[in-house]
Amino acid sequence: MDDDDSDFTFCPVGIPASKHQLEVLPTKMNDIRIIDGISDVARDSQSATLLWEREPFSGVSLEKKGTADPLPFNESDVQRVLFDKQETVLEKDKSLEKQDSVGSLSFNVVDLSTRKNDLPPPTTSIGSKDSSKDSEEQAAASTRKRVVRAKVPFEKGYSQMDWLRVTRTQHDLAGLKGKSNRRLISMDEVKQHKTGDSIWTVLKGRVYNIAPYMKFHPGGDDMLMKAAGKDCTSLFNKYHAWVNAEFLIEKCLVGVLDETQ
Ligand code: HEM
Repeated sequence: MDDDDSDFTFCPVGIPASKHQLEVLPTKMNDIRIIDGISDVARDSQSATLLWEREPFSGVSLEKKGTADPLPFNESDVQRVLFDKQETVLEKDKSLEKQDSVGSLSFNVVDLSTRKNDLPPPTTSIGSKDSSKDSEEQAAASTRKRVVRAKVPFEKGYSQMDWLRVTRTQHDLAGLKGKSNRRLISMDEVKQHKTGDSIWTVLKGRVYNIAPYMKFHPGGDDMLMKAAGKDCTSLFNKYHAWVNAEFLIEKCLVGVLDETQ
């Protein structure tokens, strides 16, 4: 059974572990950092999500699965692995990047050996000898359109911690005025609450008054206003399905959507 390669259940997985690799892995692990490939990661520290990093950077060793051949780049120069970043890596990066795949996982390996700064702003020199080419690239980088909208810097007093304090200290954020927050509410009624201190939205079958949360929303009040008087579940999931809204705005609960109407 162990020799049957066609049986995926018993396929060996993980890094091929030659003795040499096992010895170097702990030190090489210190030199890898992984960032997400969704936004303009290479240049935009605000929208970049650093998934994993170890300092200091000095090199990384990777081998292709199932072979003993190292990837075709200088081991000591590789500092960062970007997953699925083809469309957002800058031209400069592209000249430095190598692509490869391990099983179904494809990745780019970017040689950042000439850079001193991590996630530098677009104007930062990245060490090319050709300075005119550099400035062209910098101009291109500064006009590059952002793919994903970043979090809006919050005003003083409007962080998520401030919001949690508000939810603990202020009563009747939902504006219930004595009504139960378990009552059934029709979509027609939701549509009538779009302004002032009564802005209702439906999220996952529940009706919330999001007016008090407006200025605290990290995506901006303009984005949250798109939810006014509507079912915002799909918009919500589009931007941040991972956010625990049930917890964050539980004190804003007005009722339950009556889906029979
Ligand atoms: C209705 C309840 C909502 C709550 C409680 C909520 C909460 C949040 C939170 C906590 C973040 C920060 C996420 C993070 O740090 O990872 C965020 C960001 C954001 N939200 Fe919302 N949000 C809501 C609705 C919406 C809606 C309806 C939209 C779009 C129309 C939206 C668009 C965004 C955007 C664009 C960001 C910034 C990008 C990001 O962090 O991914 N949000 N929101």
